Amino acid sequence: MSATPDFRSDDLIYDWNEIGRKGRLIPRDVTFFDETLRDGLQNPSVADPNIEQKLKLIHLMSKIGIHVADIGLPGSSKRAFDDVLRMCREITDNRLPLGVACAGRTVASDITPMIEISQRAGIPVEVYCFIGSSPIRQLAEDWDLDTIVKRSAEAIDVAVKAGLPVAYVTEDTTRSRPDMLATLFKMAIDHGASRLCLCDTVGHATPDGVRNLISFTKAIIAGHGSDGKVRIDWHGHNDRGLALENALWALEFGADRVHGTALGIGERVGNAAMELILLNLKLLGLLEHQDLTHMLEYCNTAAEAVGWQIPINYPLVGRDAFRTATGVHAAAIIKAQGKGDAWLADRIYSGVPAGMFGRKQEICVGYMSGASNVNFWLRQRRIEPSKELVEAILKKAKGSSHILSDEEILAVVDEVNAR
Ligand SMILES: CC(=O)SCCNC(=O)CCNC(=O)[C@H](O)C(C)(C)COP(=O)(O)OP(=O)(O)OC[C@H]1O[C@@H](n2cnc3c(N)ncnc32)[C@H](O)[C@@H]1OP(=O)(O)O
Repeated sequence: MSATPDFRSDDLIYDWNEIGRKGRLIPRDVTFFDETLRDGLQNPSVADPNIEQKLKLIHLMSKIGIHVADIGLPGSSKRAFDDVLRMCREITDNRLPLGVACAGRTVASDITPMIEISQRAGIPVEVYCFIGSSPIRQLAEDWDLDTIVKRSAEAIDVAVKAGLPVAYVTEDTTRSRPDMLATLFKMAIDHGASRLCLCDTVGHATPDGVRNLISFTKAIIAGHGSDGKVRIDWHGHNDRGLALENALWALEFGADRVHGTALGIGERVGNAAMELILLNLKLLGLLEHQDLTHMLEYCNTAAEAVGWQIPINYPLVGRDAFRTATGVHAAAIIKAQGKGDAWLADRIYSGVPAGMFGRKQEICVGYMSGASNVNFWLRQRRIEPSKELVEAILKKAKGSSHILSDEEILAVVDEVNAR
């Protein structure tokens, strides 16, 4: 028998991720902004959730420690108005630790409903007022810069006069010209916006683009004497498959608030997935106050609310995120569990420890399995793993083209017992 190597716990996982990392630049007061109930619902394949489902999501967001939820465009319809008002009341009635934001065009008719809701529910709704800022949007809409500036300034004034915090949202920021953005940002700051929301509306940005845009915006804010007073939001889309990466880099590069949605649902192919933003920050040791054991329920609730299935191979919340049938993997996990070392068992074949997120490692039996899987499966059900039984189940598994169901294994157990 060989001796067990004497590893200190620090030596067990050598972390190449930390070498040359830019540093822990993410500020402590970063906030997470949940767009599930606004941008998430703009996806054409989602069913509009009923109000009970929306309320459940609101509660889950606050349990997780998400800071603010964008809960819709109350100016877009009576139903939208009623739902937003109901959600705001839920938050105030239950004193949920969740801020509220709403989106609207830079027109008074989109902003006054937010003011009314804010007054009726007794909650300061953050006004996210948006306008297309890129040349391509200007061309489509026949808007010149003066028009955009005038509309934006008037809209910000309406919200600021009502005492509401304003985030000025330059749609399509990542394809907008710097001279134009500089004019718009300065105007927004002058009119009292407390946030500039940088939008990768069409999923155009790469991490380099994120860095360039954020450093440009920070310079404008500082040059305008508003350092520390005006904050930066990052809102990204996943058209290039980079939404998650861009969101994480946005935080490293100095965004104060990052937007995401449950399962990344949203316009077209969606937004950055909130659960994956939080998962990654947690694993980088950068989250202190969020409780990610609610993530599975949050994602399941969102999926059910919009009528989607979570892909089985989805990180963290997919059915197979912590499930293996593979003999070599299962044997190692089982050995670690046999040593009574839950920490080890949860990391030996998982880059994401299941226990940290309220999940468990699962071992099943299939054509890629070995005796370890079968032994484990039987012991878990307090069935004596005799040599004959293990061999019979393994034979069945090897001849099968799928993972054996509990019923199939139990049928073999009955058959062997009857011999
Ligand atoms: C940031 C984003 O994701 S943008 C997407 C926002 N979400 C949504 O659009 C979903 C909800 N939207 C709706 O219910 C409807 O589009 C409404 C109620 C907002 C508007 O409906 P309608 O008045 O029928 O306009 P429609 O949807 O056809 O077109 C949008 C109009 O908004 C205008 N618009 C867009 N942004 C702005 C702006 N910032 N300021 C002024 N007008 C704007 C467009 O120019 C267009 O005007 P037009 O009809 O005069 O050409």
